[in-house]
Amino acid sequence: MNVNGIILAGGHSSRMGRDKALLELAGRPVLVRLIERVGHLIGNEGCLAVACGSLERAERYKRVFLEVQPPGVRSAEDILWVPDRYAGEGPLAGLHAALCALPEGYAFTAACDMPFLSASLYGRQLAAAAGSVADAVHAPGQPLHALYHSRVSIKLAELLERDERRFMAALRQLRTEMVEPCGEQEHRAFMNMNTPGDYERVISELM
Ligand SMILES: Nc1nc2c(ncn2[C@@H]2O[C@H](COP(=O)(O)OP(=O)(O)OP(=O)(O)O)[C@@H](O)[C@H]2O)c(=O)[nH]1
Repeated sequence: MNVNGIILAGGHSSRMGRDKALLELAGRPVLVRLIERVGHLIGNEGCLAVACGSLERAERYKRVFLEVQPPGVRSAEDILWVPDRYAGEGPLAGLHAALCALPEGYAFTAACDMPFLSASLYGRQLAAAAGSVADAVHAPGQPLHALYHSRVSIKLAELLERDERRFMAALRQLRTEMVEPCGEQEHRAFMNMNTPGDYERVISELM
């Protein structure tokens, strides 16, 4: 099955106090690391979108990516740097914008503040999506590191029009398949960085 990729990166990072997408992990901005990893999971057939929030941010992130341009990773021109259509409305608006920009089908959706992806969990999520009619495949209580079908964009627009911004509330309105993470490595995929303390913890995980 052909799968596209989304990285949500348009947040305010107010709890962190600086842009989470540009935090350095192992010498590289976390956004670049995720572009590489999501790109690797979805393979060359999949399209990759970075939901940047605004056009200004889209240009900044593209510049950062061009400065690093890791070898063996798709080029900046092959990535969709997408601004939100519902500006300032949170991650659901980022998902909406990216799903509207990508070709039809499932999109694996990651966040720039969740640096540890799990290939095994992704593989099981993909298996659950194959041949199913699910709009979304996710872990219990976890809306990200999940698959969303492009048809969801219509429902998301309706919700955003009604000022519903809560990810879990949106999931309750969709047909979903649940995949339980198993083992330490799969659970680690949900470790996220909201505060400077979280960032320190992620760095120590990498050592
Ligand atoms: N495209 C887009 N992404 C967003 C938006 N808000 C949050 N995100 C992304 O969604 C993920 C989760 O974000 P949160 O931690 O809920 O919010 P945040 O704004 O990044 O951080 P805080 O300001 O501390 O709440 C991160 O990857 C954010 O970059 C938005 O309005 N648009």
